[in-house]
Amino acid sequence: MAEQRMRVAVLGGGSFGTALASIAADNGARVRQWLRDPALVAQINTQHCNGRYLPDYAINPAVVASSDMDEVLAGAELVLVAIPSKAFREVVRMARPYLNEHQILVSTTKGIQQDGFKLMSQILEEETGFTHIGVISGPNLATEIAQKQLTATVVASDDAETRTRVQTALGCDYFRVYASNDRYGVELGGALKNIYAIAAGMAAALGMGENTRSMLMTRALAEMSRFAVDQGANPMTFLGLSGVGDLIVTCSSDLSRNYRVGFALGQGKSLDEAVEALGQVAEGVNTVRLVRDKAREDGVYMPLAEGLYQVLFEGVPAREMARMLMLGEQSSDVEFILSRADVQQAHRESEGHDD
Ligand SMILES: NC(=O)c1ccc[n+]([C@@H]2O[C@H](COP(=O)([O-])OP(=O)(O)OC[C@H]3O[C@@H](n4cnc5c(N)ncnc54)[C@H](O)[C@@H]3O)[C@@H](O)[C@H]2O)c1
Ligand SMILES: O=P(O)(O)OC[C@H](O)CO
Repeated sequence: MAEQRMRVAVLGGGSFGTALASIAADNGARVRQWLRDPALVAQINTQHCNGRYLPDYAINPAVVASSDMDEVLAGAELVLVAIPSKAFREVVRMARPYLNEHQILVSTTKGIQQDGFKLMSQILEEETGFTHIGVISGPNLATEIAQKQLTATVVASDDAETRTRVQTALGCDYFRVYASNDRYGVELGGALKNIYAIAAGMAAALGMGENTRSMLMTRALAEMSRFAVDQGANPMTFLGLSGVGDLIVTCSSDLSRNYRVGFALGQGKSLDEAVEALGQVAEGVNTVRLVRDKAREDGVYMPLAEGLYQVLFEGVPAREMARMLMLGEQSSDVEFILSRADVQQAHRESEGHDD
């Protein structure tokens, strides 16, 4: 008997939703993609192209787009939600009447909801109460996936069926899917790295070099890990694709929207101008605000997030902020080996001896 094709629904008509829909179709799945814009629906169905978000990409012709949520979700076994964080809950609520508990729901969105500091898979859980919930996250620039550049991602869920089904649906010769059971850590890494990508873009525009980028990325990882520990997550997850992997790509490539926003800011554009020129979502702008507030609330030391916040929202010049960060407290390299507190204590003692 012929193997049954997996039925996949993708919610979202942006670059990542479009790339994922096409991967699943390349893999032989029956794919339906939901998006709001009827003109884009028609373009995907007739020209197999998403001219607004991925103009040079030939979408697998088996992908069928629609603005009818019922039609898209009917019979779907796997639902991938690729909607920016600001609209994520609203779209999940629209979808809710057409969802059932047997379906696997996966967030692909790297952002945080302001209200309650919720990650997107927590919203999926809250809105549905289902058990097959997961996330995918990793170094996944949609434009490179569209070029079929060899790429890897992570599916994270504490539900083995969710992990296995996503690996089967999306794993192919140009897209490799690794599994994790640390859903929170994987999702947190994807959201946090956007902050540092903005800083990296800004540093590049200011003419800072590779030493600077390397310092920024490594200290970003230290800061992300500190925050993860505070949130009760496992910092070891950040050693994987969804942590250090995504940090590397997003801090190094001008295909990253967050990096591009930072670059535009470094060139002297205002935040509004930079975001408007981008015309797509750069989740880091919102995330830096939320993470900085949360870090202050919880007393977590996050000088890079704090510094970027002040540059973005309080008008502190980026060069001045870089100087202040360089002259900040003497600290430890790997805090899991030598703690910050120990370094500070040693400085206090040394100052005491000098008296
Ligand atoms: N693009 C990438 O390279 C990439 C890679 C990995 C993860 N992601 C994540 O995927 C998420 C989605 O990003 P994207 O790149 O596809 O975004 P995008 O900016 O390319 O497109 C966003 C899509 O969401 C739709 N949308 C926005 N508000 C909506 C609403 N209220 N109702 C319905 N649709 C709405 C837009 O119309 C558009 O189709 C982001 O959070 C991003 O972090 C993106
Ligand atoms: O374009 P960005 O900055 O949203 O980054 C896209 C992906 O998250 C890279 O993994």
